[in-house]
Amino acid sequence: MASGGVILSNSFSFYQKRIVMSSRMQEKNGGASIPHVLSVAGSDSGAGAGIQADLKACAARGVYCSTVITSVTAQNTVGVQAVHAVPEDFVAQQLKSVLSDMQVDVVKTGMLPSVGVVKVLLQSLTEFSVRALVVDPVMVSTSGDVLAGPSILSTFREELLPMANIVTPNIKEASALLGGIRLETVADMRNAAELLHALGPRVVYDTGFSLGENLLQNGNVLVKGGDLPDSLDAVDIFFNGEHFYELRSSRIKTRNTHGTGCTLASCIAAELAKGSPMLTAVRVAKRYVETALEYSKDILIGNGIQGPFDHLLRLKSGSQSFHRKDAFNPSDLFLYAVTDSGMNKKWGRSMVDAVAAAIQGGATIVQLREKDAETRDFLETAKSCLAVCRSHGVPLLINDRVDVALASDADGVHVGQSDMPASVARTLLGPEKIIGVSCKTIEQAQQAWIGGADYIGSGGVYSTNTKANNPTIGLDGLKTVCSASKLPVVAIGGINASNAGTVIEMGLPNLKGVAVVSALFDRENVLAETKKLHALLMEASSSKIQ
Ligand SMILES: Nc1ncnc2c1ncn2[C@@H]1O[C@H](COP(=O)(O)OP(=O)(O)O)[C@@H](O)[C@H]1O
Ligand SMILES: Cc1ncc(COP(=O)(O)O)c(N)n1
Ligand SMILES: [Mg+2]
Repeated sequence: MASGGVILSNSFSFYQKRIVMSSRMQEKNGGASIPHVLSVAGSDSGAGAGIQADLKACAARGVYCSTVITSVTAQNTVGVQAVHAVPEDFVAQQLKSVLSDMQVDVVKTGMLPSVGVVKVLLQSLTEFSVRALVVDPVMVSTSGDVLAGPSILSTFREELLPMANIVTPNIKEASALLGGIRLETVADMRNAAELLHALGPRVVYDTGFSLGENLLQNGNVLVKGGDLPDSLDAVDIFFNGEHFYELRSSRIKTRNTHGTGCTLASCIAAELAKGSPMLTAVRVAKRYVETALEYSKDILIGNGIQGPFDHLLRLKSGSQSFHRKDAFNPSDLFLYAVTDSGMNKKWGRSMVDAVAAAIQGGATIVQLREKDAETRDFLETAKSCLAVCRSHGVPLLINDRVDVALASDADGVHVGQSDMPASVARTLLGPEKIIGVSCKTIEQAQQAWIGGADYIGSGGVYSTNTKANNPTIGLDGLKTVCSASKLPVVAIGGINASNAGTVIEMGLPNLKGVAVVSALFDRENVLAETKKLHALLMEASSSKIQ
C-alpha cells in the first residue's frame, strides 16, 4: 500500500502513524493483508437485507466482512414486525473492538437508527483511519416500514454525507434527503444526483492514495432506480461531480428484490477494498446484483410480497447439492466405466445409450472421456449422461475438463498428471465434488492426497491401445502405489474379463475396483459385457487374498 493513504477531508483526522504501525504488524505476523469491509448496519432476521446481506455479498465477492450491529429487526418477507435499537454506547464498543484490532479498508453503512449512532460512528472514524466510506442512507424498507425516522435527515445531510466517498440513496431516500422533491423520471434522478453532490459527499484523497489517482475526488453519488415507476430497465444514475453515467441493466421480473440496495452498497465497498476505482466498483456491483437476481428469480422463500435472493448463486433447486445423496463413497470405484466416443460410434450407439447400458449392467461410477469433442458437444453429452446417471444414483465424472464439469454440474473430474493439479481443481470445484488423479508413483499418490483428491487411478496395469505412449506399471507397480496411498485406488489399463479377477484377488490394500474402457465399450453388447464383468468382480472379491 502506498505509504499514507492520507485523506484531506473537512473534519476527518487520520492517523498516518497507525497505518504504518498496522502494516508493520502485518509484516511481523507474515500474513498478507486481506481486503476488509466493515458493515455498520441493522440485522434482518429474514436475512435478505441488512447485515446478513452485507456478509453474503462480501463473501460472494471474496472480501472479509466484519460487522457492527446498530439495530436488531424482527423482519421477514411480509415486512418489519419490530425494531430493537442497540444502545449507542454498545455500538461504540463494537466499533472500537473491530477498528482497534483489524485493518479495515472500507466502512459501509446501512441502517443507522438514531442521530446518536451516526455521531458515534463519525467519532470512531476520526480515531481510526479507513480508506473509504460508503453510505447507503437506509430510511424506509421496501415494505414501507420506517428504519430511520425524519429526525435523522439533517444529521445525514450535514454530518454523514460530507464524509462519504459515495452515497447510494434509492428514489425515496434521495427525495427525503432533498426535502421531499418529486422523483419520477431519469431526468429527475440526474437532478437529484447533482443536488445531493452539492450537499457532499466531498472527501478528497491525495494522489498517492492506493485506490488510484484522482479516482475518488469530490465524492460520488449513485441514485438507484430500482423503484422507478414504469421503467423497463433498472436505471441508476452515477454522478462524480463532473460527469453523469446512466447505468442500465435489464429489469429482472422477480419478487426477490429484498436487500438489493444493501447488497449493491456492500459490493461497491468490497470492490473498493480490493482496490478498484469508484466507477468500476459501481459497475461491477450493479452487474453482480443483476446476475444474482436473474439466478434467483424463481426461488421461493417466505410467503410475503418481497423475497430474498441468493447471493452465492447456489440455492436453485436442481443444483447438485440438492440431489447428490451423500459424499464420495470409495465403494463406487468397484466397476468404473470410462467412455470412449470412437468405440461407441463404431458400434453405432450414442454415448447416452452406452452409459445407460453400462449402468444397467452394474457400473458403479462413470467417467466421460472425450479427447476430441468440441466443447459445446462435450457439454451437451455431459448433461444428457448426467440425467441418466442421476436417475440411477451413479456419480458421473468428467475427464480432464474442469470447465465442463462445472458447467454441467457433473459430480467431479478425473485429471491426469499433465492436467490441472488436484489442488487447483478442488479450489474451482469446491468441497463436494469428486476429484480423481492418475498416479503411477508413490510421490504422485502423495501429491494427489495433499492436493485434496478423493481417489487415485493407478496404471496402466496392462498394456492398452486406448492410451498412446503410456508405460505400464504392471501388478507390481500397482501394488507399490496401493500400499503407499492414503486414498482409495482404482486399477486401470488393459483390464478386462480375462484379467480383472487376478487384479482383485491380489487383495491389495486400498484397491477398491477396476476401471475399464474397451472391455465394456469396444463390444457389441455393453449391457451383457458389463453384467459379465460385474459378476466376475463379485466372485473375485469374495475370494481375494485377505
Ligand atoms: N428487478 C430488478 N432487476 C434488476 N436490477 C434491479 C431490480 N430491482 C433493483 N435493481 C437494482 O438493484 C440496485 C438496488 O436498487 P433499489 O432497489 O432501487 O435500492 P433499495 O433496495 O435501496 O431500495 C440498483 O442497482 C437497481 O438498479
Ligand atoms: C436491517 C435492514 N436494513 C436495511 C433494509 C433495507 O432493505 P430493503 O430496502 O431491501 O427493504 C432492511 N429492510 N432491513
Ligand atoms: Mg430495493
